[in-house]
Amino acid sequence: MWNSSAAGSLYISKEVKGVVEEEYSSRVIDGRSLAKKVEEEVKKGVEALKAERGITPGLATILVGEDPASKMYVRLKHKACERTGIHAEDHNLPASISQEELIAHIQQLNLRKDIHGILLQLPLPRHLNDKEAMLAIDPGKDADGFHPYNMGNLLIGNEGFVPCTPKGVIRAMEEHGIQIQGKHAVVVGHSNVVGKPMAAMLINRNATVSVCHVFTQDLKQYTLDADILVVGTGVKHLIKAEMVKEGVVVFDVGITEEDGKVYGDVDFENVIKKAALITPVPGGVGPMTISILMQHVLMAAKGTCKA
Ligand SMILES: Nc1nc(=O)c2c([nH]1)NC[C@@H]1CN(c3ccc(C(=O)N[C@@H](CCC(=O)O)C(=O)O)cc3)C=[N+]21
Repeated sequence: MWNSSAAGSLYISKEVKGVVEEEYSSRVIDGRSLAKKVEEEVKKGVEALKAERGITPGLATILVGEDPASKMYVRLKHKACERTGIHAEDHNLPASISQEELIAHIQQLNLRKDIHGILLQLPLPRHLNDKEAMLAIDPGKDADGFHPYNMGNLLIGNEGFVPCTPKGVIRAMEEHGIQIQGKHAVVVGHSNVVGKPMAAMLINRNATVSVCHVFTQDLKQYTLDADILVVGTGVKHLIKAEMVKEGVVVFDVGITEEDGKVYGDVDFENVIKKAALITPVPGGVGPMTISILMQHVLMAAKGTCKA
């Protein structure tokens, strides 16, 4: 069982570069292999559900418009469905669609018996109201966990359908035996999809939680004290080595695309020298997010997560 209080001793002096790099590699949380493990579990569950009850879990993704990044993310989700045996439908709606048409489309999917999960890819084109659209999704089919009903449940400690990214972070912590209770967890970013639900999940597990964001006066003051640091801001390399303490556990949720390369919110190469464990970008939290989504579609199909 790994425990962050003992982690300082893991620091290795920078004598022989090759050796150091090899030592550092054990600090990397491999999101791809964790995601594979989750997907294996889902695949087994899907097979059992098919065999025992004749139900094939179904996910409908709704993509409004043609944004290339959104298309890529939707494609990743469809590929994961293929790997796990989940039926996936791609509902690509024109960018010109009206709010009423979008809601009517969602309501059609709510009625379908063969569709258990509905995912409305964000962001939506500017003329559409995402909060109102999300409210139209049947909370029992809310694989993303963004519906206010599910968000409210999360806040009161009933974690059913919860946002996939922070859930993936929690799963990674569990897999690595990271103690949460009593630790100082610092969340940087207060978005509805990452920061706020992440903070709620950490509070539910009895961490002492600080939530920092763009208006925080002295970010470093908080990050330096973090035992667990979760960063989701979309600011490339916001977190530098001098902003963290020895033995910190770091989850980098940021994605910045620049010149065809993907960067996280953490200066990985330098922060790893002080971290006990750290997620890379890519290959960290991203794949975990998608595997949790698959888990949610299975839960929805089983009806184990009644909303
Ligand atoms: N309703 C909704 N639900 C979402 O879950 C949702 C969304 N909207 N809008 C956009 C964000 C973004 N997102 C990602 C998921 C996986 C990776 C992922 O697996 N990335 C790979 C690499 C991909 C690459 O190479 O760029 C990785 O990090 O290793 C990335 C991004 C889900 N999102």
